[in-house]
Amino acid sequence: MASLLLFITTILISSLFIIIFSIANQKNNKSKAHHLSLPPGPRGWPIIGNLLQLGTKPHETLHALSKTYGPLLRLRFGSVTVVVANTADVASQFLRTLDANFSNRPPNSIAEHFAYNYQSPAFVPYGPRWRMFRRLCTTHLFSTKALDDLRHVREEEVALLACKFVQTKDTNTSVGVEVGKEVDACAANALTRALFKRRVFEEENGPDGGEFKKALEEVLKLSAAFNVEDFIPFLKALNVRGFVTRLKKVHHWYDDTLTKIMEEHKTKTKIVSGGESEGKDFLSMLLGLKKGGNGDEVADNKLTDTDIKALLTDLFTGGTDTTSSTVEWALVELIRHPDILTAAQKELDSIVGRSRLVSELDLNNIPVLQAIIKETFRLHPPAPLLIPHTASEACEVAGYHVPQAATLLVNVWTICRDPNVWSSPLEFDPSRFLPGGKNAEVDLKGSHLELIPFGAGRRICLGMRLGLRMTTLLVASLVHGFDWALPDGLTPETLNMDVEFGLTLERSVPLVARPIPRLAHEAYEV
Ligand code: HEM
Repeated sequence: MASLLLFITTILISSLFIIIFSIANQKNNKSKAHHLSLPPGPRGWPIIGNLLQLGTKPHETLHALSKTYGPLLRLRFGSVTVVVANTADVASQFLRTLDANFSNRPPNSIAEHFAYNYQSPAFVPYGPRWRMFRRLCTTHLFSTKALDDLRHVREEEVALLACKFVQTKDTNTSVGVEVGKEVDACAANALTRALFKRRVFEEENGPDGGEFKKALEEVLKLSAAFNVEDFIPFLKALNVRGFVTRLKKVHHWYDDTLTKIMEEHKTKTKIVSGGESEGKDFLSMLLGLKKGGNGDEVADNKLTDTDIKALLTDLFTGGTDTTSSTVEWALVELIRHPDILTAAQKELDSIVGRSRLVSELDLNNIPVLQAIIKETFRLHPPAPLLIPHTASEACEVAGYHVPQAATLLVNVWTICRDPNVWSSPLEFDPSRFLPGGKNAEVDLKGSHLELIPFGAGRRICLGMRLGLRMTTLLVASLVHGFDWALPDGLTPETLNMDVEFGLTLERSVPLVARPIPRLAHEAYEV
């Protein structure tokens, strides 16, 4: 008994010491941080700060500034201090060492007027509701089992795409297909079938397709740059550009559409106790949870209709363009590097043969294709500055003071081009990731800060596992199923490589290419 008492007392006293020590340490860090200078950066204009200097391609402007100001750069957007992490080391301090302090998002109009006033997973404050969204998705949508259960959906959609490409061969020989647009519809249909069993891009001019596409394009346009209204409050109040009005309009469209889909689901799907339902899709599961009784202490009875719509909106906007733009860039790079395309085709032929399309089950042992995917994410990260984070408290990073409420941008674009990490950084060279290559150990999952297209730390992309599976399946299928020719007059050397900065980094000029089937005829039958 006496030894038990001694044991408990020792534990209590040591815990007390640890708490006192960590509070003292935090205070010490904070007061130390106040005596440090801010990171270096260019002078800004009164009121607007550096906003006008950003131009239409902020990632390139910041890349250029990183060469003058180094690994940690400071800017001012209106009244907001912005710090930019330009190396893997500095990114690691923000997203690993100080991850908890940077797990919130800064105030912004998209979150307020489009994402249900900060209620969607991408913008909800770090805390119990954020954790609830993450847990719901990681368990019911992105777990290995959930992903395996819906493998057939992704494969069917990719097969439909391949079949469509085979048919266009006869009708449009000299021009070709707009690859990104077609892949976007495919990714969106696979996703919305998993979410609520509907193909939203039914047909090009079908009832849903047109509207969904228009709404998505509007969201992408509105997220296209740093919006001055977010940094200069009186501009927001004046609504001069009509920006907030447009955001509200597209929000209402999504809200109405999702309300209709939910109402249809409520009547069509018989919800049975325990959150399981006859129509086994993600929305049915959420509606089941809303009724309670699933044993999930946070979600049961607390999941509102608004939560469900906010979640679906984020999954839809976050999960389509990111995938399609990566697939389009991969294909562009392969057209520009025919030897690498041939190596990937050879690898896939040896595993899949020529009488069927690729299946996700083939994708485990394909080092060349996996290296192509990594190299595409390195050179063309869809979110070159991630989604902005904010400092909950002032802190010290790399010897500089980062004030409370500073916005953090992680400059993935620059980190992925750092010559200290990557040899010939501007070259498309997947072999760096192959066994024996200089970066063979690097993966995409947030543990190697030099390659973080999905982010890292607590706010790492929620849909990463699906994004990786779908991107790999699509690139593998397009490479294995087709040879690719450019329209008359274009050569790989003259392909336009300009980018447009937006919610994702898109090609300024979409890739149009002619798919030439290379498998047995029956492989494309659906
Ligand atoms: C190629 C595919 C994808 C890429 C490159 C990508 C990239 C990213 C990035 C960079 C972030 C921000 C990380 C940060 O703030 O530090 C993010 C967040 C997020 N992504 Fe993705 N994403 C992809 C696919 C998807 C898919 C398929 C979904 C869902 C269907 C999705 C849903 C989300 C959500 C909900 C967040 C917010 C997470 C949070 O704030 O906690 N993404 N993604």
